[in-house]
Amino acid sequence: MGNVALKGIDSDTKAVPRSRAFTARLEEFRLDDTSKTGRDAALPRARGEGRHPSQRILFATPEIADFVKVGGLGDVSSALPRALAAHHDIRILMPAYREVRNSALNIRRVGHLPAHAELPACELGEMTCADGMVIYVLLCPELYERDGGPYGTGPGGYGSGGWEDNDIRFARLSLAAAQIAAGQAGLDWQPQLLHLNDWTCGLAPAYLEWMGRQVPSVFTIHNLAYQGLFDRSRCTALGIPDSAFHIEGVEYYGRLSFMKAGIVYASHVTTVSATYAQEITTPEFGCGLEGLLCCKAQQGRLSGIPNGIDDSWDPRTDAHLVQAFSSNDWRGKRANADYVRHRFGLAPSAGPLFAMVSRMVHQKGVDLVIDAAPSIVQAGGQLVFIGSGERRVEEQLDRLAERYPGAVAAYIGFDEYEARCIYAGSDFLLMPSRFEPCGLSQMYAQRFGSLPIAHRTGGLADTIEDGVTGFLFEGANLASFMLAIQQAFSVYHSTELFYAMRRAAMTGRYHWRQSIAPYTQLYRRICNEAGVEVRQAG
Ligand SMILES: Nc1ncnc2c1ncn2[C@@H]1O[C@H](COP(=O)(O)OP(=O)(O)O[C@H]2O[C@H](CO)[C@@H](O)[C@H](O)[C@H]2O)[C@@H](O)[C@H]1O
Repeated sequence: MGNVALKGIDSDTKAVPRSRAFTARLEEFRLDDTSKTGRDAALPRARGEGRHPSQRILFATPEIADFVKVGGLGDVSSALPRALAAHHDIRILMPAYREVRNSALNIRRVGHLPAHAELPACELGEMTCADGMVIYVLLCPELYERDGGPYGTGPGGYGSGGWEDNDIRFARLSLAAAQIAAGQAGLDWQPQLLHLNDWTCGLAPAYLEWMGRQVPSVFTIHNLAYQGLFDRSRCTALGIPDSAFHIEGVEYYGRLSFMKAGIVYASHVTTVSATYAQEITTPEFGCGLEGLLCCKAQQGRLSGIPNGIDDSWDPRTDAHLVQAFSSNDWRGKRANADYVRHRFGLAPSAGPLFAMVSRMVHQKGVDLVIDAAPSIVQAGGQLVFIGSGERRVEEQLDRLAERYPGAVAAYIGFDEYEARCIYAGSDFLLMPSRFEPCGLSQMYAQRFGSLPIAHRTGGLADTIEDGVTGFLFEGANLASFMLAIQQAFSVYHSTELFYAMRRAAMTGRYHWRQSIAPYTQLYRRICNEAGVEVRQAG
């Protein structure tokens, strides 16, 4: 275990970043000014941006935080369609998992989706949320009503421990999107455009192609590392023609790739930050698909549109918190810190509280945090982890907490309430991700006045201002990470600077409203290219 000493942390302020730009930028936040911290004050309101073309869009997703959330995609699927609904007739499609069936919302049967190959026929239900958002749900109990997560029984669900029939389950979801778009579901509503998310929806544009139907589609990559790879022998069961199993189709190194299908057959590919859109065209981040993604980029068919966060993430009003707070008054933040220390068995302390709220997987660099922990503790810091993921990592976290009672706490599990209190109560959020398509945690942390310490990659590079709203370090290795942690300690002990950074972080403009215009322009462009008539919204 690398234990890099943090020498002279208390007195050494040399490590505090003090470039001219940094000083000038932070000067704005030295004294509190509530007009700056009023969130999104300068952002146009959703309906105030003028006239937008309005399209009928079906947004297909495997998870939505209203019912089931494994990670960031659940948040995006809940918030993005709602932000877009002010301008488009957008509806959501997802499987009717047990959590959906058990929800208080009434499900009306509105359509029927025919079988195809070994994909069973199923009913289509419609639910209307309290805010009017319409969600179509795939009613197929044998595929979706199970004890366990949407992707499997394994913690975190994405990777190992996936359901054995995930090929059928998510081919069924993809086919449903295609059938609805093709007008084969018996609905009185037909989308003009599909917006598809991750490998679980990747076959949708391919099915449309094989049906001979031209419906424009956007395929959004939230994480290229999870590709939905299956044995080629499964093609027949999934109704994939032999003629599509080649290098320019669904074939990926001899296997069937749902992710590749989405990239190949969709009209346009997006990912969730500008930096990640560029990174995935390189061998280091492209997961073997960099050649294809490079071609897409050259054709102008790959772009990065950053995620945002929704209005529920406001420390002044969030009912999950022990006490509300704003950048005017840190008492509420301290009350949340006291709660977190008490709740997770940490000792009272005047030192900084570091947090990690994450799926505990290799991507997130949790091993680096585990290696850094002894030095953080030695320097007077405390650490709280909340997350679940790879069993081996969970066990390491438990051992770490046992080794440093009162200084390190690990909560293995998923709990939205505690996660929000941890963002609110912590001083720093650790996010040394090896890659990060966008990342929402660092945006939530900033909004709640917890400064992220993050690897300069993907969306982290795009949403953290180094030395102003957080700390960025180059290269996902322990030495660089420790230097950033050292800077954080120095800033923590320089109270005025620390509060100025907190205020700067809390003003970050990461609202979904920022994403409406780029998505709208993209939808309009691909509809125009496909000859789909778009009406002007009133
Ligand atoms: N134990 C726990 N209890 C409660 N809440 C927990 C939790 N562990 C994590 N969370 C929550 O899960 C979400 C994680 O979202 P991220 O976007 O940061 O990462 P994720 O890798 O899941 O998403 C992927 O998709 C999103 C969406 O596009 C991209 O931002 C990201 O880069 C990509 O890896 C946050 O809402 C966080 O608060």
